[in-house]
Amino acid sequence: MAVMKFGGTSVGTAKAMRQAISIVAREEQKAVPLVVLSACSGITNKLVHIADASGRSALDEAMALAGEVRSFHLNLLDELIKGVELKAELAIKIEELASRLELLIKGVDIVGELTERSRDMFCSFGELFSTTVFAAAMKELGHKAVWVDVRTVMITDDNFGFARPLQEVCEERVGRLIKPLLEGGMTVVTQGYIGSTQDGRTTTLGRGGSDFSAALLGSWLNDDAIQIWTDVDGVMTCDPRMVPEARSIRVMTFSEAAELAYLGAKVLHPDTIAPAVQKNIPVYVLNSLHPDAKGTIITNDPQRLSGMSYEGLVKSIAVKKGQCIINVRSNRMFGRHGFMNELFDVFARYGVSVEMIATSEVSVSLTVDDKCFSDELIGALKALGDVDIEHGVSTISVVGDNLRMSRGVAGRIFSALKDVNLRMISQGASEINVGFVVEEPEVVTAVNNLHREFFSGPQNEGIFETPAGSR
Ligand SMILES: Nc1ncnc2c1ncn2[C@@H]1O[C@H](COP(=O)(O)OP(=O)(O)O)[C@@H](O)[C@H]1O
Ligand SMILES: N[C@@H](CC(=O)OP(=O)(O)O)C(=O)O
Repeated sequence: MAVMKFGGTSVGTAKAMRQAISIVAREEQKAVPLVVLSACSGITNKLVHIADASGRSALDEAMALAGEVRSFHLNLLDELIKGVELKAELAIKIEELASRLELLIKGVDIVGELTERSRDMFCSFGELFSTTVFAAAMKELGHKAVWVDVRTVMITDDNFGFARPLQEVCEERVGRLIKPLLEGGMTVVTQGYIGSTQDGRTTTLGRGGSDFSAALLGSWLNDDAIQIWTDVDGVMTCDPRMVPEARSIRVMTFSEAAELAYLGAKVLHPDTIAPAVQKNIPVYVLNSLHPDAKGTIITNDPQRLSGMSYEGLVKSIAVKKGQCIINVRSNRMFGRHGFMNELFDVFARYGVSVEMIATSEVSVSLTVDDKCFSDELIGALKALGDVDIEHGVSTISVVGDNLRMSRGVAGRIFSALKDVNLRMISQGASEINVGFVVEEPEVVTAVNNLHREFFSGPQNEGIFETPAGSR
């Protein structure tokens, strides 16, 4: 059995939904799948705007955006569903969801305050809309499909905006409510990203969380595979929007994939991997536009699958834009213990996570997301030493298992970057990444130079492939 997750881009239009349904139909020939969907692309962003507008009592703006969400889904069903009766029935369901959204807007507007709890409620509508339309389209095409509200099984803590599942409760519910449907031959269509507290409050798992939902559900069902269907040929050697020659990575380890996700490769949610690793379930990242392309297999044992050696091979380059460097310089560091503790305590107090770090005897350089930067944070750091800040930088990470042990990789990296002004260099503790910081205008050059060095030509054919769309 497999869990099939379709991202926003794979269900964003009637054409994309039809394509996704045909991919599900192929899987149904083998075994009944559990289908996990994201909201149609762009809808969650719109819901975030609606939430913000409601919170600042911009009622007209929020209602206008909600109107757009309603018409988008009404148009979608109109294009997708043929039968007049089913169309009318589904239109009523869409109207009901849209009315609930409007009610929420009015409620928040009256209170004049947007809590994290209400924000999650807003954000949950995208997946409710997309799955409602998708399940109906599947039924019309003759599939034995059933819509399930994932909030009956994805039971989470009340950390709204970043909720985490209560494993045992979820596992029991999945066994009781979803397994029998699948065993009875019904394809289950449900929502990624959202969940519910035990007392029925809607939660979300964090932006991009549908991958995580799919991996969790797959692990609770002891599935053979987790399929992440997206709009590119799997995990690639770099974001194809930045490097048009990016190649598809045929196989990679769980740790490489996790590292890439944390370091900025948007194709996977960082937490996706954990539930799959625990149960050793392979994750397939596949292209819904080219379903026959091989995509990427993420597994604990890539060597067995490819028959190729993996030692010290650079697999991919990840980029995180919108970062800033904070340099803290202090003579108090010299020969004194406890300084680092004080420094990290400041970041912990302000809830800011540090991405990269490089130290010397008298100074520490760190990178943080520019959005987390605040004058209060800098004020607290100034109590420890001289502080200077560089905004508008990006981190670039070269990722691959056992990179540290491999001869020549560092030399190749530095020669590829010889014309780029490196603001900071850092080697990840995990031995699988080497990171740099460059000024934003130099990112594209730096990344393309690195890519040319490690991935151009026929290097390691079999592990890297030319994407189906550009053959
Ligand atoms: N290393 C990478 N490999 C593949 N895609 C990447 C990588 N880094 C960034 N991306 C981007 O991630 C996008 C897919 O993620 P996302 O838009 O969240 O898809 P979905 O809607 O399917 O969840 C791709 O279109 C691609 O531009
Ligand atoms: N719709 C949610 C969850 C998600 O995972 O979306 P996608 O699979 O399209 O990245 C979001 O936009 O955050």
